[in-house]
Amino acid sequence: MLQPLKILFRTNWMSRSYSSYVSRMRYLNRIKEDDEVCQTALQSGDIFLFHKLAPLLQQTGSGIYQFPALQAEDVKGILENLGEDKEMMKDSVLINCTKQNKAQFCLDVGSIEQSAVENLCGGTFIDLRKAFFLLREPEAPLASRGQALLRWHQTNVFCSSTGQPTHRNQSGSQRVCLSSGITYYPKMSPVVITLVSDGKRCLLGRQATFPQGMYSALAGFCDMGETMEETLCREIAEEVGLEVESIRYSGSQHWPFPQSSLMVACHATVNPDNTQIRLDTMELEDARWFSLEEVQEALKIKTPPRKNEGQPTVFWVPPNHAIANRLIQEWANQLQP
Ligand SMILES: NC(=O)c1ccc[n+]([C@@H]2O[C@H](COP(=O)([O-])OP(=O)(O)OC[C@H]3O[C@@H](n4cnc5c(N)ncnc54)[C@H](O)[C@@H]3O)[C@@H](O)[C@H]2O)c1
Ligand SMILES: [Mg+2]
Repeated sequence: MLQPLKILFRTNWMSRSYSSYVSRMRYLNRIKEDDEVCQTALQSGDIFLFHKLAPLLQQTGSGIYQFPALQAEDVKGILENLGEDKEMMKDSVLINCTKQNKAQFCLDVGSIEQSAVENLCGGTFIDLRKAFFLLREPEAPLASRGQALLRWHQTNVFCSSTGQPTHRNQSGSQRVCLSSGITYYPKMSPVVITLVSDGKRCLLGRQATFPQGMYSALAGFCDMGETMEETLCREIAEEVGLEVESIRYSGSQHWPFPQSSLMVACHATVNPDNTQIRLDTMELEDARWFSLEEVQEALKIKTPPRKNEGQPTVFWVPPNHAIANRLIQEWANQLQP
């Protein structure tokens, strides 16, 4: 009797008149939590391929890079064609669900010869640090989320308490250690990124590792037990020796580099009578106040400027894929007359 009830439950909640977004989120959650629902969804899902964490990209005739969704049947065909076990499909990890309620999975085929897969798929596996900036929304964040989940599974194979192997559920939304009973969930590290303004200028900094001439909003990881506000105030005090007076939330972003961070972006102001930067040279190579005009010029630069010998270094800001660019753009927009 249990089975019909379970089937009734599944079809019943999907047929109720929820908004399409609500029904999609509820379906996605069912796939995440119910191995059988996930296995069924995997049969007809979209599969995004990776090779050792590099996403497969295809280039259109006009040179546009795409992150192709392959059909599960086609991926099974590719595996068979290459003499691989179709069971590898079960290593797929759930990423999301399309507006048409189609489940989306990522699968790392790193154990197979890369060029053999590329030839069959008509694409190229490209390191995410490059692929992220070749793709457009919503493919770039989808590729980031896929890579972050695959990386998490590859780096959480053993229980940190017992050293025993952990076991994943079908969707890959968790791993569990059967001897300690600990359940592990994919994690992002919270980071606060802040655009500081004194009302007329904005403060940007650069680390030695940044590309030449690039300045960005100040960022810092949350320490254990801190609120976002405490992290923001601490990081600004640490990095440039200033005290924040007001904070305004702007938005957030998953940032896959170097590990998965959740970027929480805020605007902050400091007292215009106390804007003397006292740089922490351990953290930053430089930090400066920039005028609206300088920022407007920098926002026009869409690709990293070439360094010409004898020419002054050109000031530029992160590309619009990075939430730092959004903060800088918001500041400039609110200031321009
Ligand atoms: N998307 C964007 O627009 C954007 C812009 C700037 C920085 N970022 C990202 O923000 C992150 C933080 O920037 P930052 O380097 O200035 O941080 P930060 O100012 O906190 O300094 C880095 C230090 O934080 C510590 N740390 C490293 N990883 C940590 C973790 N997971 N949890 C806690 N502490 C950790 C280390 O001691 C490291 O030296 C970086 O990953 C950077 O890539 C993103
Ligand atoms: Mg920092």
